[in-house]
Amino acid sequence: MITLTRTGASENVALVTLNRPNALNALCRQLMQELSETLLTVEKDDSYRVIVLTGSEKAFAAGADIKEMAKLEFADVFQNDFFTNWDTLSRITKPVIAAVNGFALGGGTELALMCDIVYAGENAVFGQPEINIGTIPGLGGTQRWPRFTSKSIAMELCLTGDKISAQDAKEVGLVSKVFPTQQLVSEAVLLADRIAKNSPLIVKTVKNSVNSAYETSLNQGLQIEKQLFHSTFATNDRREGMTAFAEKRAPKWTSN
Ligand SMILES: C/C=C/C(=O)SCCNC(=O)CCNC(=O)[C@H](O)C(C)(C)COP(=O)(O)OP(=O)(O)OC[C@H]1O[C@@H](n2cnc3c(N)ncnc32)[C@H](O)[C@@H]1OP(=O)(O)O
Repeated sequence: MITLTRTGASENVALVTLNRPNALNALCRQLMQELSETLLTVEKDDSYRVIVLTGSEKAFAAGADIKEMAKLEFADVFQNDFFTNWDTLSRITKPVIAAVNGFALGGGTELALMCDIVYAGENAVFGQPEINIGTIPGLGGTQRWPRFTSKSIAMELCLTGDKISAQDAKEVGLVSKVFPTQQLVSEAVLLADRIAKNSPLIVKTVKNSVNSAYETSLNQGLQIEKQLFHSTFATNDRREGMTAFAEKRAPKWTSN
């Protein structure tokens, strides 16, 4: 249900594709287990620098598998901590770009919210329709929407289940760029290539620092940023980057 393809100009981009076409990539337990394992494989493999997560042109993911969930009782989901490991994506330290075409509903939108950068195809549709089936978002929708956009947007989406277009998602700040559907994945890989050219060590530090903005007060976040900035001065890559600039040559990163 998941395919992993090595791609990019330097073959260091992991293209991870959700591939369950008969159910519009609905997130069943097996798919999420495979996704988690694939992401952890890529995370551990230094030959991959950046991850692009995508689905099909029709669906990024139509949400958690409703037919699978329909049979469950409170005791099943509570005692087995349903959704354990479904948020592996949010713990990956390499940059993750979501390339979203088609339906990204419920858990599909929530997967996109866990990514670092979201690119969307013109046909993308986002939303949190859980309320229509008598439940609420459970993979971060009620928490990440207000942090990444606003309370009003979060409330409106989660209370109505309304769907929004790629362009609307860009206007509210979920999506950074919108592309024609068929160009989307190649544009996401081009972006991944640009990120992959930088020092992996410093890329990881940037991701760490930006993410701390969502976990801390402004003053704590500024303190973390300053400490991380100082820490780059303990790296060869910082020395190499500044030396290469002064010597008018391209830097050679060693990631130490
Ligand atoms: C914590 C997270 C919670 C959640 O994520 S809850 C789930 C939130 N998601 C939703 O509520 C969306 C459910 N799906 C839909 O509303 C519709 O689908 C769409 C609007 C996305 C697409 O409609 P159309 O183009 O008419 O396709 P189709 O015939 O409905 O779907 C094709 C096959 O895919 C299955 N499917 C779609 N979404 C799900 C899903 N979320 N869980 C399980 N199956 C799904 C259908 O049932 C059907 O299958 P078959 O051909 O066997 O009838």
